[in-house]
Amino acid sequence: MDDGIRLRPGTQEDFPAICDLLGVVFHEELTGEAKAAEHDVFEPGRALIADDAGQVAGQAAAYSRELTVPGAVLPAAHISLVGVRPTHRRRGLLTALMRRQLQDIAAAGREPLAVLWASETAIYPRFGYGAAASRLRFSIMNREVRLTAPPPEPAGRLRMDEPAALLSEISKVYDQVRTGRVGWSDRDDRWWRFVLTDPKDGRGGATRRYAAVHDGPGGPTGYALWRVKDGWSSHGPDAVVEVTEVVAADPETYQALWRLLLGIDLTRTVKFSFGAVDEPLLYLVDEPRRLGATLGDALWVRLVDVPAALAGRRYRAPVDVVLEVEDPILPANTGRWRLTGGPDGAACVRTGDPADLTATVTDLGAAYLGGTSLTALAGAGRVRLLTGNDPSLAFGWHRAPSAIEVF
Ligand SMILES: CC(=O)SCCNC(=O)CCNC(=O)[C@H](O)C(C)(C)COP(=O)(O)OP(=O)(O)OC[C@H]1O[C@@H](n2cnc3c(N)ncnc32)[C@H](O)[C@@H]1OP(=O)(O)O
Repeated sequence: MDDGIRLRPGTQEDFPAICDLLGVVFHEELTGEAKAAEHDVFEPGRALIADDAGQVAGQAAAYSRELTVPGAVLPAAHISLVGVRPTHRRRGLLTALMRRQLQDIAAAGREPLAVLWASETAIYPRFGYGAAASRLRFSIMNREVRLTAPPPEPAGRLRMDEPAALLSEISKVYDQVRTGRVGWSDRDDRWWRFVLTDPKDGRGGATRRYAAVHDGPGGPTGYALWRVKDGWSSHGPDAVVEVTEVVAADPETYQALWRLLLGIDLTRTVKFSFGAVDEPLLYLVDEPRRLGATLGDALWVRLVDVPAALAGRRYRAPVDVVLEVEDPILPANTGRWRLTGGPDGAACVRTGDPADLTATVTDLGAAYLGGTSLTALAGAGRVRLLTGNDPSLAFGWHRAPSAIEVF
């Protein structure tokens, strides 16, 4: 990195300059309601700034949130708003920011892992982030699919209202569900405002966001958020339903919400960008091909404290394995670790025993949430399985990790 540039923590006063930088690097000006929502969740002391004679030349932010991992909920630094000015690109600013940010997180000792969404898949592996959760984007021909499950008897009740008016029910259901869904983050009041903010110029020509809550006999059991983009063609109505969230505490609720979303009149397409790789919708319709699913990367995981992260999750099967890890940025992670545990808990300690497996911290991050198989990574030559003691089964989980929101 250039000599004249120094890294420093952000302050509240930096926020306008950070927004300006983000507008430049993401080619979209941050204004009005969206800017206010961003300000609400901004943690000045956790923003790291590359300062060039008073100008914000680059920055990387971190949010303090929890993440559900297999069998547990852990504090995780949620990394976002990363950018370097076009005038300063490819001079090592991002490298310096990423290194310092990881060192700071490790030194604080509170968060064993960091997570992010990547704008481009080539950027983050070099900093130890592995692609840990994928997503399915659906573009559904809703008139061409039928739900195979019959409506339940008695049916629950659906209530539609403004998202803000239903927030207490929505947030309650979300909290109940998210601790069992690997890859989901906690949401306090600020984050709910962030998620539900709905500026008119951010709707892409669609309606405001709608919400529906599903009530079972004991209270709310799920909700859906969506908007609709009107459209007409020579064949008649051609509107598109844009679903943002479907959260259900039980299968009946899930089916009822999708029955609602797929059946809205005057629509011919339903889009949903945050489907899990094992989204039950795939098994709920008679013509799954008409769901138009495409695969993409979602959450990237970086193990900041390897033993704490590995001991902090649970394992699908009993495991007793020695992992040899390489971490050029955080050398405290480098070395051999004995991981023992299973469905009820785990321990991870340094060992001198021979390794069963060697992996970079990037590949361990990819496998951490149970969505990327260590055996598959070995197939690509990235992980080396040295003995017959392969922990791939133990690292898996009963549901694929997923990511419900871009933070
Ligand atoms: C979590 C998030 O916020 S994701 C959003 C990330 N931000 C963006 O995509 C906004 C637009 N892009 C940018 O602002 C910048 O190009 C950044 C932040 C991606 C990179 O910043 P730079 O300071 O140019 O990166 P830096 O000089 O440290 O590059 C480090 C290495 O990464 C590589 N690299 C950097 N950006 C990219 C990229 N977009 N694609 C591929 N490789 C990249 C560089 O080539 C370099 O490799 P080398 O060491 O082998 O030469």
